[in-house]
Amino acid sequence: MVAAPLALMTSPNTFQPLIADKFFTNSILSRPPGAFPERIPSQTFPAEADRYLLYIYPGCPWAQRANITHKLKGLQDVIQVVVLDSLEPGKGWCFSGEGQFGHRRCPVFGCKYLKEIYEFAAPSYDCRIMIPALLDKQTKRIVSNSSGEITRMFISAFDDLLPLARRESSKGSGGLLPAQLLAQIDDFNAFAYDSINNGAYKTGFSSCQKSYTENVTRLFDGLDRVEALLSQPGHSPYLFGSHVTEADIRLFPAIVRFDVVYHTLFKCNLKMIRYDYPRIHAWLRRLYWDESTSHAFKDTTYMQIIREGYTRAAGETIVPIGPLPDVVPLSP
Ligand SMILES: N[C@@H](CCC(=O)N[C@@H](CS)C(=O)NCC(=O)O)C(=O)O
Repeated sequence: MVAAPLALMTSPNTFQPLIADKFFTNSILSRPPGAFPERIPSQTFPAEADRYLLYIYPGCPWAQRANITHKLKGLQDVIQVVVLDSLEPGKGWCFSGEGQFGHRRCPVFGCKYLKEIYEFAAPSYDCRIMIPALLDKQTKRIVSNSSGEITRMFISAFDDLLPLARRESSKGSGGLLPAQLLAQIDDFNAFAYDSINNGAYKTGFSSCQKSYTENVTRLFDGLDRVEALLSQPGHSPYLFGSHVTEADIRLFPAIVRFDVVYHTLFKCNLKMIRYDYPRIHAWLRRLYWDESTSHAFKDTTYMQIIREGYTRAAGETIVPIGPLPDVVPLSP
């Protein structure tokens, strides 16, 4: 299970090889949709407790979406979270046994590398070995390695195993994915993925000036659009009104990283969230600090790991310490 402390230091060598592996660049180009078409619940993958494992890396924004939903829904006793803490050149995600999480091998299968797990759990999969990955211990198959799909499954697929109060069906229009908002949330998610979540990566790893300029412009247009949305009736304090929805969960990991790493290391530097986007900033701080979200957003934000991971991904060795604070308090 993932522990919650935020202030942590990983081994200084943990991410040394990132840039040599062209890790993030390739990830952007090869995020294959639909590699694992089956969902929970289904005949192959029924919703059962202690059957599924979620593999994450605490610095990864895509894994954070799944981790936030896992915590928000209170799935701790239903789905185990296993933390990979290192990336080795040519070998990919692995258990280093160092740092906060400290596994030397997968606590369930005894493997050192995630690719060993993919080899038996997805033998015909031929794309990059990615996290998050949701695995079925019983069939020893990967259910999905898409953060969007995993997040959506976590929202309701295991509800029969949860107390009534935590089920989507008990929440009506206050659920994470209310039926009447589904189409709007899908549209928002598609726009936000392209221009913001993945837009920051496309900006940071642009290989020429033209592509950088296009991507950074699109990214800030996207942020301007979110800022405007949050001023509309029915779109505050959260993106779709008075309750957190899937749209908030999916956007949050990009915004909480924005000032701290994307602004500096990905050259997303036309504006900063904390100074230039008052509504997005208020939205971010509320999600991060407000106790009504059981600290699901704060406790899954491992800022020191984030700073170190992106620094190495950008080919740098000195980890920037600002801006501080990582997230401005609700009442500064
Ligand atoms: N489509 C995936 C993308 C996930 C992704 O890009 N994960 C990165 C880590 S932040 C990864 O595992 N990259 C490994 C690689 O490309 O080799 C999702 O949204 O879940």
